Amino acid sequence: MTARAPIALQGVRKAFGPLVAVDGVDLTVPRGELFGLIGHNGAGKSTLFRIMLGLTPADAGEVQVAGCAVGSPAWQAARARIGYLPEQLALYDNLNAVETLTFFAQLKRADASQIEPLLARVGLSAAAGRPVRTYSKGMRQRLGLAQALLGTPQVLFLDEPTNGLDPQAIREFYELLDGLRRQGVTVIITSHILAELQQRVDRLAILASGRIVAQGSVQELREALALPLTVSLWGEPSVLAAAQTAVGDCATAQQDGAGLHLRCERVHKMEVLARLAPLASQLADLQIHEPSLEDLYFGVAA
Ligand SMILES: Nc1ncnc2c1ncn2[C@@H]1O[C@H](COP(=O)(O)OP(=O)(O)OP(=O)(O)O)[C@@H](O)[C@H]1O
Repeated sequence: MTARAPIALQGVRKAFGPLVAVDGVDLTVPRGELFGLIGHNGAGKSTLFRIMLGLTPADAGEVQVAGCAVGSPAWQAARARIGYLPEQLALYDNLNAVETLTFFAQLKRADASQIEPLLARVGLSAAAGRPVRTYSKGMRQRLGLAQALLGTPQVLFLDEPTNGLDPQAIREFYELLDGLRRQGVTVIITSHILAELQQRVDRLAILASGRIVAQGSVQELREALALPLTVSLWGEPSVLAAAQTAVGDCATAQQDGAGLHLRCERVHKMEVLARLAPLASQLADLQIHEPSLEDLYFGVAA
């Protein structure tokens, strides 16, 4: 276990009666990483979050967050270095953004002078005086993020933070996270929107029935799981026929109205491309479809 990593878990277990919700989890997340945690409903994600936040005690294992063992005498002070955006943050509709953050700053014993810069950072300065009930879903989430950033945390836990946000708001949300990562903040995020995480996380873990069944970058998981990929070609029927003959038994071919789709094992990828190379100038287009995070997820967690 890397003692200095902002998040370091070893052998973490939690049962509720006969149900083992978290079953021997080892996890290390280095400083400045955006780490995704995905898994089916009931996989244990929220329980693991609650354990890392010190809200639910683990039955066994070691849990270190922000340089401190969770639940140790120093833990209370370490909590100030941690930010948390729960899936459903309760906001008081009649308070405006400044009043909301003032309230949370008091709870967190954070400096109130942070409030205005934080509102500017999440793009809410202009709306800061309006009651929260007039806010859109995206504005509420940005206020939630500002709340999580009070106290300048080193580690940020975000539980489905982009749920219900439109594409523009999602993009802005991740731009904000990028800025935080560049400052060394470690972010751990859960989401059921796998396409969104695929493009953004540095690494991720797939949790199934309380166990981590795969862990790494999307590319590492692709290589480890060795799922087939697809090379799609478009061109004249005679050229597509020649392509199918050229790849031979390196790939299985499927033709639709628009093109030819060659499914091949990862180890055959370069061989397939080499065999297609002589036809390159005659093809209208070629695309390589790597397994998506969703494919990887179903490859290990289904
Ligand atoms: N306080 C509790 N008492 C009893 N069982 C619980 C408790 N909290 C969680 N569980 C059970 O532990 C398992 C893991 O739940 P958890 O909420 O951690 O899953 P999750 O991955 O966050 O699911 P979701 O994606 O639906 O939010 C589930 O079977 C759940 O019913």
